[in-house]
Amino acid sequence: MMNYSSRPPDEPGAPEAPAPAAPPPAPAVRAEDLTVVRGPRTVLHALDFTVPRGRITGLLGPSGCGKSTLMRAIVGTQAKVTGTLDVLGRPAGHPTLRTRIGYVTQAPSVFDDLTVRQNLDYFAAILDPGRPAAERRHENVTRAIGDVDLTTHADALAGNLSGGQRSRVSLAVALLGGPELLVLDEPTVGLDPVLRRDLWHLFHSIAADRGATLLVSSHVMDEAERCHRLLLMREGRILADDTPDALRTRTDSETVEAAFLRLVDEAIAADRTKERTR
Ligand SMILES: Nc1ncnc2c1ncn2[C@@H]1O[C@H](COP(=O)(O)OP(=O)(O)OP(=O)(O)O)[C@@H](O)[C@H]1O
Repeated sequence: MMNYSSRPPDEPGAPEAPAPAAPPPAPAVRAEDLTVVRGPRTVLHALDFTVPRGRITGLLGPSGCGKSTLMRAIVGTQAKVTGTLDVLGRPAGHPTLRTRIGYVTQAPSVFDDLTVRQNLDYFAAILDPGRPAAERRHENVTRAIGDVDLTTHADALAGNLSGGQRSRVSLAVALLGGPELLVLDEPTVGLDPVLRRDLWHLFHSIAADRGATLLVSSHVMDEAERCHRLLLMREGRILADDTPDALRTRTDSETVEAAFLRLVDEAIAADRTKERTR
């Protein structure tokens, strides 16, 4: 037997050496020096961060800070991206990632003249085409409709649904292929508090039951408390990358909102000092 260790072989009866710890799983998203230019402006400035697998990471920050741009870069639909951006172990935009990522944009992408089920049937046929897959498609569609709690509306025309119900149809479409990474751009915007709470329960069960990773953007700070981790953004930069608890403790704040405001004040003060010393 080959012995690759520089240690002498274990004596018979010697206590067993502990098994080497398994390496931590690679993050779902890893960005280094990630920069995005849109038109004449740099909208993301040399970002470094990771998104852990199997957790819900909230991407929070004021309107226009670059949340949607960052999400588009991660799902591979954003032009002029430089630096490193690996998603599920591949460079962002790699063709094999298409079926592994579910992406819901701010504008629900549903056909108003089709029913909920017909909308899902349509997208399921693109994802998993062919007659032999018909039964599997039917099961996946029924499950996705149930996941977003629209079973009783399965035969309603999408055009006759409320805004919140339409966003849930989009979410069901994103869930169809059982994605490893779900990227949801402001999924709760405009929803009433009960629906928002129900959706967050759904996000948690998707992460817990399927081990999926969720990246969820919001500009509503109270939603931050529902995330395992947070990326707080301001003006195209990451202000903080931490758990809600650690953020509150570190900034001696009662809420994530107060922590965010404190970090913004610190960033503004640091910018002023930099300008003065130039
Ligand atoms: N097509 C474009 N050309 C040039 N600049 C753009 C373009 N689209 C967006 N921007 C700019 O990029 C910046 C980031 O926009 P982005 O939509 O990513 O922000 P956001 O945080 O998602 O905002 P919101 O919460 O309002 O959706 C903004 O300052 C915006 O003005």
